[in-house]
Amino acid sequence: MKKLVLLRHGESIWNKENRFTGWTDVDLTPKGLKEAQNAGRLLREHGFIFDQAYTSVLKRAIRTLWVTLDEMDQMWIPVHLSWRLNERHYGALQGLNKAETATKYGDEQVLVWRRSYDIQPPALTINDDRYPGNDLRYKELANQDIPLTECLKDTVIRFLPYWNDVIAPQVQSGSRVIITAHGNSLRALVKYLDGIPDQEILNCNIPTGVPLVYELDDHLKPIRNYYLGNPLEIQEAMQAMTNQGKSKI
Ligand SMILES: O=C(O)[C@@H](CO)OP(=O)(O)O
Repeated sequence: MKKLVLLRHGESIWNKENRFTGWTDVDLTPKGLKEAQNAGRLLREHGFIFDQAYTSVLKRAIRTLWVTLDEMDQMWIPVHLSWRLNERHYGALQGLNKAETATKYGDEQVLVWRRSYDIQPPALTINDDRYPGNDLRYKELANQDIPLTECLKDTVIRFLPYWNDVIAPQVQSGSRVIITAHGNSLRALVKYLDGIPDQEILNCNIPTGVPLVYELDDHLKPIRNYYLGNPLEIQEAMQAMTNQGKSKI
C-alpha cells in the first residue's frame, strides 16, 4: 500500500479578502502560516516521512510546503516546482470580490464560474496586466500553454501530464510524496484519482492547510482517503468555502 499526502496551502491574503485569486501570487496570512505549522505538526505526530515534495510556482503553496517541512524537520528533501500544479486560472475574475460578484451576477452564475466542470470564467486579453505571459517565471512556456482563463477541465488537462509522467512514477516506485497545491488544482487530481463524475465534482471543496491522506494500491487506485485533523472544524471550513461565493450568507 502506498500513501500520498495532498495539502492545500494555508489561508492566503486573498482568501481572507474573499477575492478570486487563480494565478495571482499572493502570500499567506498569519492564520495561513499557523495552518501550515499545524499541518506539519499533525503529519509529524502521525509519523509521516517524505522522500519527495511537489508544489506549484506560487508562493502561498511554496511557503506552506516550507513551513510544513520545517515543522517536520524534513526541509532537506527534494522539492520540485511546476506551473502545472498552479491554481486554476480565474481569467478576468482574478482580483474581484466573490460576494460582490455574486451580488452583481447572481449566486447561480458565480457557482457556475467557481464549480462547474467545463464552463470557463470570462477570459483575460493578452494586453491585460494580469496576463501570465509577461511574468518571468512562465518564460519557458509555449504560448498555447499560457491560460487566459480556465475551467476545472482545463486544469485537469494541464495537471495530469505532470501527475502521469513525474509524480505517479515516483509514488509507484515507493517514494513517499507530499503535494502542496491549491483548492482547484487538487480538486483536479482528486477527481482523477477517485473517478468523480463531472457533475459531482461541484460538491468537492478542499479546506486550507488540512492534510488529505490517500492510501493507494499498487496500481495507484485509491483504497481510502481521510483528512488529518478535527472533523467538525474541517466540515465548517468546507461550508465556509461554499458560502464565499454567495451574495448573502
Ligand atoms: O480564488 C481562487 O483561486 C480559488 C481558491 O482560493 O477560489 P474558489 O474556491 O472560489 O475556486
